[in-house]
Amino acid sequence: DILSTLQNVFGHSQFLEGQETVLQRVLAGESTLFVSATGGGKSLCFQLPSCHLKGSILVISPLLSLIQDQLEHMPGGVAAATLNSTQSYEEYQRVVEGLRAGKIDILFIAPERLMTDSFLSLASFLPPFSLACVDEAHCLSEWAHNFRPSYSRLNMLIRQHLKIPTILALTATATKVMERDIRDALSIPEEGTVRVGIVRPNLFLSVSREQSKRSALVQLLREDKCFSKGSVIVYCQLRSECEEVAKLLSYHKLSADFYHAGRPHKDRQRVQNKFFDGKLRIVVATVAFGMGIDKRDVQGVIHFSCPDSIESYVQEIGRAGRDGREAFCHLFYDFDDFERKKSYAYSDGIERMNV
Ligand SMILES: Nc1ncnc2c1ncn2[C@@H]1O[C@H](COP(=O)(O)OP(=O)(O)OP(=O)(O)O)[C@@H](O)[C@H]1O
Repeated sequence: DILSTLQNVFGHSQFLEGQETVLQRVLAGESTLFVSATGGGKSLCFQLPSCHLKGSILVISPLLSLIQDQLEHMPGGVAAATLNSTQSYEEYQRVVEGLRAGKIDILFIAPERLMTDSFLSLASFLPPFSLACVDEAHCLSEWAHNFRPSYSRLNMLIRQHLKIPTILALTATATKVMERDIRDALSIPEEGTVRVGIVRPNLFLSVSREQSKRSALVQLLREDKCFSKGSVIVYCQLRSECEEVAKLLSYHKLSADFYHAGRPHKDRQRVQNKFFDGKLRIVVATVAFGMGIDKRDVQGVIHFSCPDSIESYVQEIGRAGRDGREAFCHLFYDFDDFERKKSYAYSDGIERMNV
């Protein structure tokens, strides 16, 4: 049964909230949406079925870095692989052979790759997949109409072309509207949603309204007992703001650097590595620093600017306290910033920022 698989293969004594319900549904062939906090143990919900289902599991994941992270953290006993455009021909062939021989339990793939003719024709020569899992499923709702239209075809391809009967969608971030979008996009029935607390109980949240956010931030990072030690991410809206704030913090002798998508890759990598190794205490970043970054001992997340939406806020504070220890999240409330975001939110008809 699944409890003994959990204990013997994965080495955990009991299920985390929601996992057992999700697993029972998935193993019974019922499509499911699982909404749970970052670090809530969602990956287990596609890993464990690989020990019970006949046929490989297909996991669709939006970022190569996330896929890499998943592969690195795969428990022993579960054979996982990926197909992507950076692979050598030999590597690709090895994975294809593994799939043909039924030796790969989980195949990770980016949605764009799944939609290529080459993958779809390859799939018709492979043994059938038993389950499709759409990881970070909020992207379906957020990106479907923007720059990744490929998401809207996913359902049809999974069900009709690949003939996979069961879909598991995973996300840490979903409002009711987003939940419905995801369910509609993947034909998951309403009763197929399993939702557990999306903000982990070890996170302590605070908000303040300041005369000067800059000096308040410096003070928080230098003197406050929650933020003056340990790794901290400071989220800013603009790239220029990240640079300016990092400079300010360095001026005040704080160990800080900035990260945003406009910085050269090697500099971003350097900042990320130093932060991971504990050689850099504070990263001042745009939301580009987030998905796929799994540093377990981040002790604080500070929103210097207003997040884009409630979902983004929940996602971003989820970077803190992944090791289960107490962690702190502070938001600097700025009336104008909030009003602006609110008007965007309502103008595109999406349920956001009800503040
Ligand atoms: N039943 C369990 N008991 C104890 N630990 C567990 C259990 N299930 C999963 N974990 C652990 O919890 C940690 C977080 O799990 P996981 O990475 O799957 O979270 P997640 O929900 O996928 O997070 P994210 O939203 O960031 O992708 C991992 O170290 C995993 O080994």
